[in-house]
Amino acid sequence: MNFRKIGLIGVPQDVGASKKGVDMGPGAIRVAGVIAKLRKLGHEVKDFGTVDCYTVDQFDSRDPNNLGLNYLDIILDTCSLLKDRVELIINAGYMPLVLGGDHSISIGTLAGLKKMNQGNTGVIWIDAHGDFNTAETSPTGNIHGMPLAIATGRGEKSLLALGPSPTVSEKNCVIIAAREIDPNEAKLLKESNVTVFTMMDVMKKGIVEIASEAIKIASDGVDHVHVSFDVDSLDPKEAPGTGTQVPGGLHYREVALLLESISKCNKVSSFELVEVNPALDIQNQTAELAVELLCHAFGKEMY
Ligand SMILES: NC(=[NH2+])NCCC[C@H](N)C(=O)O
Ligand SMILES: [Mn+2]
Ligand SMILES: [Mn+2]
Repeated sequence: MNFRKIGLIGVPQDVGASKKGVDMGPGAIRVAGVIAKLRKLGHEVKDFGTVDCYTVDQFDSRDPNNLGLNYLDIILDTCSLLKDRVELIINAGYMPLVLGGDHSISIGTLAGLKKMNQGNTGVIWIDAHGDFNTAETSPTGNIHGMPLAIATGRGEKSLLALGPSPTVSEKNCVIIAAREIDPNEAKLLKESNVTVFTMMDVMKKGIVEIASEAIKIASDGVDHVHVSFDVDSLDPKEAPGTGTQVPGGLHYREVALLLESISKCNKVSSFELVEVNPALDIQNQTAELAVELLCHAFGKEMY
């Protein structure tokens, strides 16, 4: 991989998950040495700081005007700040590396990319979940279960308006490692042009084949590919520090291979790492693993 100018930004948002702890994610990832390790690989890394966020116990989640969309107003605020910061990072000539925080921050990241990429963007979404809910289909009302739906132009109008919408090219969206999709979310996904590779697909085809198909789908006919890596895609035995664990996930070596393959795709021009929750972790093991995997995404090889 070519050496990159990486613009790092922390987004300690927890309201999208309606659960405290994930706000400490960016700190834990920094403690795990993300900047030093990426620099050691030869990249220039500039720290663009931290986006101001509110936290769950400052507010009541249930706004009677916005049922089914917990903490909507707060998420709109933060995502709008993040969008501006992502634009600034790109304008300064850096590749955005966004550290969450819960996955709702992706709404802001993708809105920030849209201005530069004109929606000419494919997405590789590595996640146990589809994150394709709307207020109508979500069983929880938690907005971290909705960002990919928003990116493709589905759901709450005010979130779509951060865009403009859609922020990505739907047929270039691929989910990898899915294994817990809500019933009505599944209907929406099946009607869409998004490709879903479940854990069953990973077992049947193997990760080498999945990686190559996913990269082909995400990059075909677009100029940019965004990678959104939710650590709950990993098996909870290896990555216990996350709020919505689902058994039967990816192993370290599978994600390392996947991200190494992705690192060779020169259309990849933004990256997001989300849902590390240090309050649920064991001695920062999930953040450490996430940073190790991030290094594979940025050119680290095993030999
Ligand atoms: N980014 C995440 N961890 N999302 C989990 C979503 C869980 C569930 N599908 C929901 O919508 O509430
Ligand atoms: Mn997610
Ligand atoms: Mn998830």
